[in-house]
Amino acid sequence: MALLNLESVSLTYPGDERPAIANLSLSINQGELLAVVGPSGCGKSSTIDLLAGLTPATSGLLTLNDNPILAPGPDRAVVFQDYSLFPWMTALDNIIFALNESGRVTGKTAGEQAKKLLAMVGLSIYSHKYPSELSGGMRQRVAIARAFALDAPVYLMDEPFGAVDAKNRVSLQDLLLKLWTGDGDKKTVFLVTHDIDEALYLADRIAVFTPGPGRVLKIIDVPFPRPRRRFFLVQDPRYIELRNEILSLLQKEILAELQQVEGGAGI
Ligand SMILES: Nc1ncnc2c1ncn2[C@@H]1O[C@H](COP(=O)(O)OP(=O)(O)OP(=O)(O)O)[C@@H](O)[C@H]1O
Repeated sequence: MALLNLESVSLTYPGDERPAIANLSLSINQGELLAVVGPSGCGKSSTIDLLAGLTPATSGLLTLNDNPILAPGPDRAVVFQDYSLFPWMTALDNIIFALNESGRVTGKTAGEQAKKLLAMVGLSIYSHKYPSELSGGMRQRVAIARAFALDAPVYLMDEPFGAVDAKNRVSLQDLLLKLWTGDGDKKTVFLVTHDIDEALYLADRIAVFTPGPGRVLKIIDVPFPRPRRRFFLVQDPRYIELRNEILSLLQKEILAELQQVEGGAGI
């Protein structure tokens, strides 16, 4: 069942002639992990802002559970690339703060749950450290633990692992899968990424966006059963085929865009 829905959504920023997003239609099912890939500037982050209710659409309709999205709400948690932790709070206090914000737990229980979440992300012994005393990968772990402390039904993630190195990225991807599945109902995740392998490893479906103005060029069903094993996945002929398909879609679109903008010069 579609939980999030975008229907013919367009967005033109004030003062711009060209829309950032034009006629974007897309549905995201309850419990689905949908990845979005597309050329730089195609409107992926803008789509997150729209879904988060941070930016109003110029036209079209966005709904969550059939209710129009008009403002931010506790039913949607947003995770950005740049950690967004409170620098004046320790790792543990950042998570306790989120738990208190969620209104689900307070006091001693919040402290215990925060410790559990920090343990889940492998940072128990760093609980007393401030963000500036943690590595980039660690900060992003805390940011993800904090986001999942909110226990929102929907997670909007904008390049959440973009700023971490390859090794940390791999373990953060597995962490995301663990938190996504959770104990009860699966979360619904809208994940923007530049990394095709990340999309193929994590997603149920991949939406490939056109260059700006953004809209869906193609939706790709990712057929691999879970749990997925990277080692075997990358050797699967279907994986190689899908990877090539996405790459060639992106390349074709970027070349077409360049030809339009540059009049084809140099291509
Ligand atoms: N706050 C803003 N005000 C005005 N224009 C904006 C704003 N945010 C984005 N844009 C414009 O909207 C278009 C889409 O930008 P957006 O950041 O959504 O793309 P993106 O696909 O996320 O790019 P990237 O992959 O490089 O992060 C760009 O032309 C950008 O200049």
